[in-house]
Amino acid sequence: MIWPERADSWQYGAYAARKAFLRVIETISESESMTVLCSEGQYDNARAQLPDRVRLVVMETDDAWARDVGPTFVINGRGERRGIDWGFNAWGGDVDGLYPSWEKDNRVARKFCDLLNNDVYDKRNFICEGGSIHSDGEGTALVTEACLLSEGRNPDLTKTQIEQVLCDYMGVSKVIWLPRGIYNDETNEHVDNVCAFTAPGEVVLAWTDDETDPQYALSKASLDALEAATDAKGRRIKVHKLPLPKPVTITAEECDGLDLCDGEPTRTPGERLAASYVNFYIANEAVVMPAFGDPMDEKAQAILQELFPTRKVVAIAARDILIGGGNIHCVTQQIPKV
Ligand SMILES: NCCCCCC(N)=O
Repeated sequence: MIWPERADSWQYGAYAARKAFLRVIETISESESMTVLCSEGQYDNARAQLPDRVRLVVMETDDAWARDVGPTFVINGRGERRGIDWGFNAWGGDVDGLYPSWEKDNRVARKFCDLLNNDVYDKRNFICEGGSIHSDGEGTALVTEACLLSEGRNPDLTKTQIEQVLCDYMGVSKVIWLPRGIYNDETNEHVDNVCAFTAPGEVVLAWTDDETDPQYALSKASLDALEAATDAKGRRIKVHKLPLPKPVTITAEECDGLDLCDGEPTRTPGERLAASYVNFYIANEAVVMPAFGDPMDEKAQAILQELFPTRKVVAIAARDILIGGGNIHCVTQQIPKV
């Protein structure tokens, strides 16, 4: 994970965000070894707050989205771990990117692989974030058209060519394309916020029964795509609906705590944030899910606990991560053990 610091992502000096990050780190590091990256200026502060069991390394980044700027780890045919070093352009670059410069972020994957003494698969000529791809570990990838076909990613490639890159680098033979993600998700609707594998052939899909909610049409389109799909093993996809919280909107006070980005406010009061329980991290002995102080929190946790019977599902108050524009899956990155 990456220690949050960016003043136009994390309100009021990132203090509340750090508390949420710390709860995520404490939970995950109970069953996994963890590395946290931070700036030189935050080293003493982060070291003092992090559990001793967590490794802390100074590495300059533009923000704290380890899922998107870190390497996507794969195990190749020889059982060797490799990190895919995708191109990163702040979720859309000069078309609709979310910050004006991303050079530090674009070096994180390679630098982190150096730290692990891991070779990389260099694919920096293809823009892709880890939050925009999911894999079932058995040859099937899951993505959204809204993100991977967006103008700011790889406009010179066709859908077929994009799919081929995913097959070549992720080692998959089937890509399931969902049309859309979560309403107003500023990443161009990353798949990790709307749908995730809970097992090969099974997914959770963010869902609302409220047909007046703009999310309904988006989730229904993805449900239809999933019900028409088969995975790499020829299985039909079992879909578990994971209810969404009531719409989460940012307050004027929270907006006041954010710096401008390139002279512009990053949030406006009343803006709907892309809250979803699907944005969870699967650890060795836990599933770490976001909670929003919503009556639906408990039902979502119960659904995930039933789907992950061998892990403890831990809900962590995540509004302060959501204000940054993502959630727990977005700020984590698994490193398979070899
Ligand atoms: N403000 C930047 C938001 C980035 C969210 C990242 C993600 N994987 O959802």
